[in-house]
Amino acid sequence: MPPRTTTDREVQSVNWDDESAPETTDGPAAAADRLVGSSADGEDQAVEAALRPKDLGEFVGQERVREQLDLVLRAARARGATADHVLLSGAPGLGKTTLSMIIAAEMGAPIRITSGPAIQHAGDLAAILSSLTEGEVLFLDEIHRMSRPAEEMLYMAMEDFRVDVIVGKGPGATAIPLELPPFTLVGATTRAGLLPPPLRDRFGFTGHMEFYAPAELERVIHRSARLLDVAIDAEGAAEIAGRSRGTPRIANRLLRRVRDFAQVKADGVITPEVAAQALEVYEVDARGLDRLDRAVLTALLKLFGGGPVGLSTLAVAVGEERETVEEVAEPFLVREGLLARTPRGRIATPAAWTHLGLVPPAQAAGGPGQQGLFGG
Ligand SMILES: Nc1ncnc2c1ncn2[C@@H]1O[C@H](COP(=O)(O)OP(=O)(O)OP(=O)(O)O)[C@@H](O)[C@H]1O
Ligand SMILES: [Mg+2]
Repeated sequence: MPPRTTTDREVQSVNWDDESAPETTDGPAAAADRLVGSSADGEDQAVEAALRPKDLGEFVGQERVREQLDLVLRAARARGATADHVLLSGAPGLGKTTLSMIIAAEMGAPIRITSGPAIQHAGDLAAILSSLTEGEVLFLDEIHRMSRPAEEMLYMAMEDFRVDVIVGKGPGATAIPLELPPFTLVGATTRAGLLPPPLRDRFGFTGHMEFYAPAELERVIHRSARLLDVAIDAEGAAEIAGRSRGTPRIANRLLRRVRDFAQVKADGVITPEVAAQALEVYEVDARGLDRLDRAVLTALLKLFGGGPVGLSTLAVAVGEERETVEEVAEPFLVREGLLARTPRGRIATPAAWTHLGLVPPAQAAGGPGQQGLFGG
């Protein structure tokens, strides 16, 4: 195909980059240094490489995704073909990056790792795509944060294994088509809902990662303890698992902190008593709530009688930013059924009172108004 001249729209689209690059979605600063925060800090990144399962058999839990993915990969291998594009969605720390590396390993293919925010211009993506080798796995983390022009280039690359490289600027700009070798795109996103449908539809397989059951987290903890050469008994692992908020990354992080405590304050062995004492020191309670979570709940219960109270008022009461309360504390409290967001404001559920060892006021215990709120 001869080079063709781009339309105005394409030329413009190159210049959209800066504007359309999505805002950073990193949580508020207070989220960064939390022991129960779900994103990876520097120490996590260093240790995580060592703790990552290397194949599907070692990957704990996520039965459905694992089984489906196993079929996709086996079939591709049997056909001697490159595996279909895979989208992995789920909360931070559930194993998306790990699974992408496993996909490459299972296919015996090299993996190239990049992320949406790193691709500011379509040209950045073109450079990566054009240097892929046949069968290579391209892992695109935070794919929902890619710029629009790069996204549009990706559509064509995924479907036709072809990109148009735009040379020059303005009316003289020319699109030069470039053939790509077949590759497997593995996209990861914590926000599947933010992906435009045309992009979502181009993945042959989508795996939704769920939060892990306590028993699965126990297996993760035992496995990591073995790799870190830490002695831990079954109840000790259960104690940590129960406080890990359904997230392997948090389980691994709590394990390391409990190990420190066990070394300094005990004989190095993690028993449930040691784990409970250690996590009390680090202010992670039996359900995995930390200081901030408990401050929000305590204010809601003690100052506002369980609500409803507006988010801003609640935030002022705990001395935090609105965003911190909304994005850092609330999602887990809602997931745990301790707090509900209603049109009239935040309300505490009966479980919240029980968890903090408080008695709900009589009228809140079964009043018709409250019932109605929980129902919605
Ligand atoms: N199924 C699992 N079995 C064992 N360990 C796991 C599993 N899933 C995740 N982990 C461990 O949890 C840590 C975090 O996993 P990973 O980096 O893959 O999460 P992620 O979903 O990519 O998170 P993010 O959204 O922040 O990028 C890794 O160190 C990994 O060892
Ligand atoms: Mg990741």
